[in-house]
Amino acid sequence: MELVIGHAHRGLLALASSRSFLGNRFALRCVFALRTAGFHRAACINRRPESPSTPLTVSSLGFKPEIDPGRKQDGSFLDLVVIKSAAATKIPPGKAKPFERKKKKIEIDESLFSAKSFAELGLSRLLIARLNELDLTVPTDVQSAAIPIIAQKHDAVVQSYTGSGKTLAYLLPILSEIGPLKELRDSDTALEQKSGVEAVIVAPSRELGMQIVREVERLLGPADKKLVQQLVGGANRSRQEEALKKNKPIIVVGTPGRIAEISAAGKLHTHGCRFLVLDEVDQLLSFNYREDMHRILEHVGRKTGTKPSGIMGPLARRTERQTVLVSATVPFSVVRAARNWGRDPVLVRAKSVVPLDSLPAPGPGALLSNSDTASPSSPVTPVTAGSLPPSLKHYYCVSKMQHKVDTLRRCVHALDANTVIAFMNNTKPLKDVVFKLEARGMKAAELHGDLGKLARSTTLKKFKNGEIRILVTNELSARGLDVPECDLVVNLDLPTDSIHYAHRAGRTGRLGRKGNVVTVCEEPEVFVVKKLRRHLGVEIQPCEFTEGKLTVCKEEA
Ligand SMILES: Nc1ncnc2c1ncn2[C@@H]1O[C@H](COP(=O)(O)OP(=O)(O)OP(=O)(O)O)[C@@H](O)[C@H]1O
Repeated sequence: MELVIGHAHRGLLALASSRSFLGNRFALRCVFALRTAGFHRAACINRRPESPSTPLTVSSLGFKPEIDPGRKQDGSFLDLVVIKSAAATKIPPGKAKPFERKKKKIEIDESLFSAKSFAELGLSRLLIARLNELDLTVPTDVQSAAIPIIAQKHDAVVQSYTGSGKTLAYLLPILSEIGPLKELRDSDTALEQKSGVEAVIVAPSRELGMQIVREVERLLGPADKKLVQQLVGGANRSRQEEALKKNKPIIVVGTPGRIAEISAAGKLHTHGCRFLVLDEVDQLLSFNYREDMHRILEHVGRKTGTKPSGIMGPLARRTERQTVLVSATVPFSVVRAARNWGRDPVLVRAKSVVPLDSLPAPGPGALLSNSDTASPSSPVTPVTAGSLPPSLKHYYCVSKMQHKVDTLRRCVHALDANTVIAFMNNTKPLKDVVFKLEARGMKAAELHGDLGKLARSTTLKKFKNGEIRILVTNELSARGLDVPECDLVVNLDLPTDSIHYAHRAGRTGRLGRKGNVVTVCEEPEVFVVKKLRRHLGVEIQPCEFTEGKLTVCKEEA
């Protein structure tokens, strides 16, 4: 026990010193930290590996790879679309050729789709039919790996690079088990309706929370969309509570603060919950969320492997829950947390499934390499290698502070980018950058946490539908935001570390599309870019923007 508290204290001290930007209020809040020692213990205890295990593969779990008849042997996705439409259009002799759907001019990395069809992954028939209606037929690699694992009730950490489809990787096996699209079993009667929330999905920002809600609504369809309820901060709480009472949702998606708040008020009952998903888990583990996350982990179902006999009173009615942790970047704290919150959890990546207990403990701050080319026997490396889509191109450009906005403008022109996200570290200068861009005739808008809910959602909507060309934002937009058209990310300020770089950069190049990431820095900051390059394991080339073109320069030694 002493050891545990010692760990918690050490963790607190380290955080207190490293997060000075949170100021005195943060230091004061540390006093309350021991209340949540359990939460931190989960992330801080260092367990020794218990059994040396060989990596599992999807096929070793009984899912035989089969070739989709409508699909090329090389797994080409775009060709599949063309083959499908041609097959569906039978032209009677003598009739005019009907309109043919043109091949879309989007370049997609085909390696993402080297997996099976959704139909082969053991999902319910109703869900597969729904996916077909939505034109979703081919799973990405991480979906092929994660869906069978989650369906087999494993606790899991799902790690795959940004934009590789992790949201559906966890949503599909859940919707195959609960709600109107689930597989009806002999034991189920058509009228059987389990009351109460069966899945809780937690995300660190309103925007990401709402994006997940929209994805669930899309899958459920208009008639059943009330079965998912958003519980995000900033929205009207009493309306959310009323909706919980009236609609009896089976899935709730929200931010930690709002979920914990409504749960503490006794308005959200999650003891019967079967699934707990923490999206962007490494961020949710941060100190700011500790109390809310502690409540959620304690009140959502019963963690797997806990004996019901050991739980007294109303908690005895708890259902065993499955915990799924998701992110492109998985520091070792997430592995520790997964080991403590679940039973025999596995690490699922695009092409491998590894029992977490087989991973050795790395040094402080280390991250799991997401690279599937890495040796399975040494999956832990001290870098964020593999958290970025391979289709991205990375550059840096040296510019004086006062010329940065002009460099951004020239960069957008040189790369002919239409949908651009420019990141800065602080909120205050965002407005000024927007003003300067607009003065130069570029449609731009700011997005940050100090704006109201309506302003945030309106700006995002306008950016998504192309009314705004450059979104000037801070870390708020770095996680999970899915704007498939985004073709350029610019760092107007250096990200604080390689994890922040990876999530910012990952807003472009979604699902195998091409994308550029340009970091604009001052001369004395170049060494930081070189360090990021080493940590990320990607080429970040020096460049200039002259005569409307991007020119790669020679790097000074
Ligand atoms: N199998 C699929 N076929 C076609 N489109 C897909 C498929 N899976 C996911 N998508 C789309 O790909 C995009 C990226 O997916 P998603 O947002 O889940 O990525 P992610 O891995 O969670 O990214 P991040 O790490 O940035 O959160 C979304 O627009 C999603 O609708």
